[in-house]
Amino acid sequence: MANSFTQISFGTNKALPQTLVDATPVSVESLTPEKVVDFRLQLSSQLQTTLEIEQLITILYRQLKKIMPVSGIEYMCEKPHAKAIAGRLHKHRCCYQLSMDKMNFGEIIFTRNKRFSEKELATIESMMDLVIFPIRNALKHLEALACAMIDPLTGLYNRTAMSISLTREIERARRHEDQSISILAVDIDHFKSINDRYGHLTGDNVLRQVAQIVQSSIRGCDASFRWGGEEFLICLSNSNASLAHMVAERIREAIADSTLLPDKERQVTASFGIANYSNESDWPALVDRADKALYSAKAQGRNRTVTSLSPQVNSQFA
Ligand SMILES: Nc1nc2c(ncn2[C@@H]2O[C@H](COP(=O)(O)OP(=O)(O)OP(=O)(O)O)[C@@H](O)[C@H]2O)c(=O)[nH]1
Repeated sequence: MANSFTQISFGTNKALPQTLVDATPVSVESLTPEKVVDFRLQLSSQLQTTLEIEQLITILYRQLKKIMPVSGIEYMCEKPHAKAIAGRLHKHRCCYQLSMDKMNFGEIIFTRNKRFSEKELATIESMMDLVIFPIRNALKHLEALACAMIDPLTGLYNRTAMSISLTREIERARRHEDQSISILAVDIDHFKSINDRYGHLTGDNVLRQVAQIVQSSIRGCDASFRWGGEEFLICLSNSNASLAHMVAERIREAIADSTLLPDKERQVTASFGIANYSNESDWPALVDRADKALYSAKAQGRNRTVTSLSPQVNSQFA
């Protein structure tokens, strides 16, 4: 197993906010070998108490401050995305790239307002082997949590994520009158016949492509979910009836204009049902209205958008 802790910069002149001067800890120069062993044991057992990156960095910061002055620790990882800061960032930095078995586990930065001595650097570096395993485990935990929320076929959020997200959105809409939401229920038309004619793999491919169109047609603050087989839900934040209708039509046209099947002459279309928030007490009531509007769009001939104006579906577009 090849651990590597590449120190990638030290004592840079990069200006970082200068604020805090930490309480004076024991000098690392005066640490006896016994105290170092004791410190490592303590750090190691503390780091085993959590799988949360933020808590790990806070523990590391608190423990390290016991043996040397450090004003802050910053940790970041690109994939899976993770970021944590403990304390305050300062001008002088000592950075390590954490990797093991050719896998990258992010970058950790120790900062303070004066340079680290050689002895301090050696001490920090010697701690990295205690830090890398808990960080690796925390990243795996983070990935597992993310997987539990993602539909593996389309990469969209799944129903679990949907329930969490819509509960929050409904709560926000209820509290802030100016932050209404819209739900778009989207269902691919005659999807069974696509499966029957081209096979399930092609059907899966159509689902993926439609999901991509949906995802690329909404803003960063909106969210899309795979609701069931060939049905998707979109939640538009800070939305109203005309915005929701415009977004639905844009996606509907993008799907109809795309070549999604091997038979390039054959069009894939989808139907849309919209429900705008109207004092519903919970998200299933709102989704139910969107679903009824979708049912109406199907009944009216498909490849169209129908908006439910609370409480009944009584308005039709397209
Ligand atoms: N390929 C594939 N097919 C799926 C998946 N999930 C559900 N389906 C299929 O989606 C089809 C849905 O068919 P129906 O509910 O009859 O709906 P439809 O044919 O789209 O008809 P309308 O909705 O009325 O336009 C079924 O044949 C399911 O087997 C999936 O993950 N992959």
